[in-house]
Amino acid sequence: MILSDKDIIKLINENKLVIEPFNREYLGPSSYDVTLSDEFIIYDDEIYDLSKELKYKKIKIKRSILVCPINYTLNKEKIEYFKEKYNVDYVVKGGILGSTNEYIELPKEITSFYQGRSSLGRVFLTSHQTAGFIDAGFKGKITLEIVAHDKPVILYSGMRIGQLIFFKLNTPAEIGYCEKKGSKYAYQKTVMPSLIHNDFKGF
Ligand SMILES: Nc1ccn([C@H]2C[C@H](O)[C@@H](COP(=O)(O)OP(=O)(O)OP(=O)(O)O)O2)c(=O)n1
Ligand SMILES: [Mg+2]
Repeated sequence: MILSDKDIIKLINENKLVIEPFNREYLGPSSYDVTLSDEFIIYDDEIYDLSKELKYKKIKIKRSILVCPINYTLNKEKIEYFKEKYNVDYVVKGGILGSTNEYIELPKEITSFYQGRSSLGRVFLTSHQTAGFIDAGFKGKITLEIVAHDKPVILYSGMRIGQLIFFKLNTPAEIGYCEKKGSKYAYQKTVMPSLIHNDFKGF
């Protein structure tokens, strides 16, 4: 069962569901819009060797970042040209990780799906790839997997980037995500890289 705006407000008022910061204007009929933070991760590796800890750099923007499609050739001149012409703090290409500003806490009877917004789909910008599902009992911010599929897109920190849809489980989970041993992203307070290498311990 998908939660309506009334259900979401009731759970928040009962301190069962946490969305911080919460802005009433971002509440839809059956969803809540979440905003883009100013921190991003760009991987430094040549390939993704999932059995090893991935190298990455974390960047923080003042206001905006230009995300170019994976097939763009970005050199120093092009980056300076884009920075100058579009007044952006940073220019990247390919996949980058971002985060919501919002910190959420789901009770064990609620799961959520993160979905991009239609207005961003219409400029071919995706903000999650395969991962949209938020486990019951998850507490933390949501890491986003951002790709521009057509033209470069300027993203602004603080903009509404996606939405959370909440579902009520038939029965509450026995063990919530943050209680489950080995949960990698419990209580994440910023953008987090893939920690899949932890799955390979003892492989
Ligand atoms: N775009 C997304 C999707 C999910 N999550 C968070 C909320 C989920 O409850 C948690 C775990 O998601 P998955 O179970 O899909 O990820 P893994 O299975 O890789 O991690 P784990 O081994 O911790 O379960 O990650 C996130 O930050 N950003
Ligand atoms: Mg998992």
